[in-house]
Amino acid sequence: MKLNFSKMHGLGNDFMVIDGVRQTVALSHQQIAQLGHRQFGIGFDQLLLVEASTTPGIDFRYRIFNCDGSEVEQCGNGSRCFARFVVEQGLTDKTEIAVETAKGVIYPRLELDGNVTVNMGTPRFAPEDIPFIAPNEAMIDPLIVDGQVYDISVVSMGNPHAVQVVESVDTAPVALHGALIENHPRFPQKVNAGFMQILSRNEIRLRVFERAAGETLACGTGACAAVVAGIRRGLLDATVIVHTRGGDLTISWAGDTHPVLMTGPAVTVFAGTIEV
Ligand SMILES: N[C@H](CCC[C@H](N)C(=O)O)C(=O)O
Repeated sequence: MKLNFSKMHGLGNDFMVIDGVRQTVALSHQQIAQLGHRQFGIGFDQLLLVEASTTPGIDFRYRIFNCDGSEVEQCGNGSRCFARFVVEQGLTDKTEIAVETAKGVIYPRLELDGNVTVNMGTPRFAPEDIPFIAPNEAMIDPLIVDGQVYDISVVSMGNPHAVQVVESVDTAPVALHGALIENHPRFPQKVNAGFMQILSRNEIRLRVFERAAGETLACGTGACAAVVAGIRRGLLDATVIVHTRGGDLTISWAGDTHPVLMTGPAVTVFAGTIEV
């Protein structure tokens, strides 16, 4: 099967983006993992598959696969690249689109300054929505990791996140504890582990050890989850600049059932064709 694709990134979180509207795409999880391999394949954090939607009022379907081949519910940096891709490829002439994902509809909008703003939907906190094994919903939950107790906040942006506040993201044990949190038995479907350093009520630094992908240079849903967790803890105001290792995102949330808004870049690195 010959596949045309684009290699893209959102702040260094990189993707293989495939048009599944004008191409017939049938990839096994194993084939996706092979494509995702940094040496033996194309190499990416996630593969994004663009599909047509038959749902009235919805423009596209958005399927997301981690580099190990596992399919997941949401990808924030990927949603910005998705929007740029469908416009660049001539799949739509709209600049604001409705995209259905495994967990709800998101609304990316291409801005005149080249950035992309995405309505990422409403965050969820109930243990069953994460999923997280806990007696009840709590803003902060003590998670025992490597014999230490970490105060985490669990947030679903469609995909699961466990966020903690650290003194410094430079010295936080992201690799070691990120992997232990990702695979902690209280997260039946594993989890993305966020390490947030508060600089002010409107500015944080963030590193995320992503489920299945390890630490990435940026994580869009992780940035959303971190800001939501910080606002709920009374540490952040409604609009926050999130400094990731790959660059900056602007995240806004008015609380309660309001959606989380994320603004940032989306870059096409190259287009290619591959025989799978
Ligand atoms: N690793 C994540 C999916 C990608 C999320 C991230 N790349 C983003 O920008 O939100 C998960 O397994 O839930």
